[in-house]
Amino acid sequence: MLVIEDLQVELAGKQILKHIDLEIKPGETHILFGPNGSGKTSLLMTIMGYPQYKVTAGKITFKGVDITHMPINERAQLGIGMAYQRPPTIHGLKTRQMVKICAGNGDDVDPEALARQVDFVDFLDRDVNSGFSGGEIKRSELLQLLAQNPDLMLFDEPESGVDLENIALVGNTIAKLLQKECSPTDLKSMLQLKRERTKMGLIITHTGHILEYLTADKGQVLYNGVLSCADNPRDILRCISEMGYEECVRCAIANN
Ligand SMILES: Nc1ncnc2c1ncn2[C@@H]1O[C@H](COP(=O)(O)OP(=O)(O)OP(=O)(O)O)[C@@H](O)[C@H]1O
Repeated sequence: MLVIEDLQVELAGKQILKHIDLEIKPGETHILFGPNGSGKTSLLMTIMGYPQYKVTAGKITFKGVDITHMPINERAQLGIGMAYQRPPTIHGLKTRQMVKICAGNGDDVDPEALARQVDFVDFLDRDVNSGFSGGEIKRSELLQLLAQNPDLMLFDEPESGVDLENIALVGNTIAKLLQKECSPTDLKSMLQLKRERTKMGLIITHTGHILEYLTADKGQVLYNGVLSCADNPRDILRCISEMGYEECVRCAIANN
């Protein structure tokens, strides 16, 4: 479980996150909406542990461990992974090597088999993100998460820049990573499948396209660094589309 309590964060001397409380239980997927510059990426980067995001108050706990000041590599080892909005190009490191690093057990992983899942075999021998298109970067990020297989996955706008054909690939891969793709069988009910899920997800989206591929448990709006308006993500999306962010965070949904 991820628990964030009264978190305050500064970036370059400016307060960007204010009194954030958030709890993601095993098996849950949460959706994060919010206008440009409201602090969504900052929240994910803080959970991942980037030191430029300075925690000035509050606490982050994951699997019962206080990770508030834990370095990134230790958070990754504990089971947190992230698909970035704009990951850097890494010259001199092949995607194939990166997959092995993410898997943490170099020789056991089969990069081809994982890459096939996101139609990325042809990119394995290219430097990480070197000349990749926007959509290719998203698939590269998913490949790394498939290799790492973390327990908590943070996705920063996974559908942005992805074409209409690849959006299904991206959506279905995220659903699979989050154990959401299973359909009920004679042996297992929907409720049983839900109970057995352990993976946690936090997904930033502007369009909500990802909701066509997986069921999310909760949506929230981050506005001016403040989290508000926890509700069904589809209702939040409808509210934002019809009335805009400002009205939405006045909790129009709750009042209707
Ligand atoms: N290095 C930096 N120095 C100063 N301010 C920064 C820096 N990086 C980000 N910011 C500011 O922090 C604020 C929050 O940015 P963040 O990227 O978290 O927003 P976001 O909600 O993810 O936006 P978007 O939807 O556009 O991706 C913005 O006002 C941004 O300009």
